[in-house]
Amino acid sequence: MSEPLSPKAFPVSWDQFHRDARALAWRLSANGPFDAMVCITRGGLVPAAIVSRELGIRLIETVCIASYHDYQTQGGLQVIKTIADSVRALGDGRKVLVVDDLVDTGKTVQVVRDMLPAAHYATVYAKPLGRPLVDTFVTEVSQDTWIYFPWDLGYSFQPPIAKDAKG
Ligand SMILES: O=P(O)(O)OC[C@H]1O[C@H](OP(=O)(O)OP(=O)(O)O)[C@H](O)[C@@H]1O
Ligand SMILES: Nc1nc2[nH]cnc2c(=O)[nH]1
Ligand SMILES: [Mg+2]
Repeated sequence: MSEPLSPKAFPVSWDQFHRDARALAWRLSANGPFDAMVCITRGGLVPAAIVSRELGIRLIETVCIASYHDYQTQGGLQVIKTIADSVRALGDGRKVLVVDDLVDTGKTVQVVRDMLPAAHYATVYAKPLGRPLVDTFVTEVSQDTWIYFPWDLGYSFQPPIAKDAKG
């Protein structure tokens, strides 16, 4: 792994992620009901499970997009799988909820918005550049922060904050 490009780290535990995703569901409960959910994989899979359980959404579709190929570096955005016609046929997306873990530059959400312009877009976390592209989110972090999700983390030794202290 190369050196982090974002100076600030925002690590998220499973417990915190569950609470934040549930808070997202509470906010979304005022915007529904939704006929279907579209989950932006892979990061959107975990909040999609939590939000769909809370809101009783059973029709769940994926749109598979990869854009961060190297650690913290956005490359060419690849749409690996688009949205099924059966979900597109639900109209222009007015009663469709699109979920992702976070919005950073907004490029990923913009690609999905071009497919379903009238859907409701929700992420758990948002950075300032991408924030205008989502309708609902829970927590904003600064643009120079990297969010570490629980599925990317493991337990490891933490050196003490003071340089001359021994752990
Ligand atoms: O707003 P943007 O700058 O476009 O970045 C946000 C996207 O980046 C991450 O996905 P990533 O491409 O890393 O793929 P993954 O979900 O499979 O981890 C994250 O899950 C969002 O989908
Ligand atoms: N895990 C993670 N993926 C991202 N993709 C774009 N921004 C981020 C971020 O802050 N954290
Ligand atoms: Mg993603």
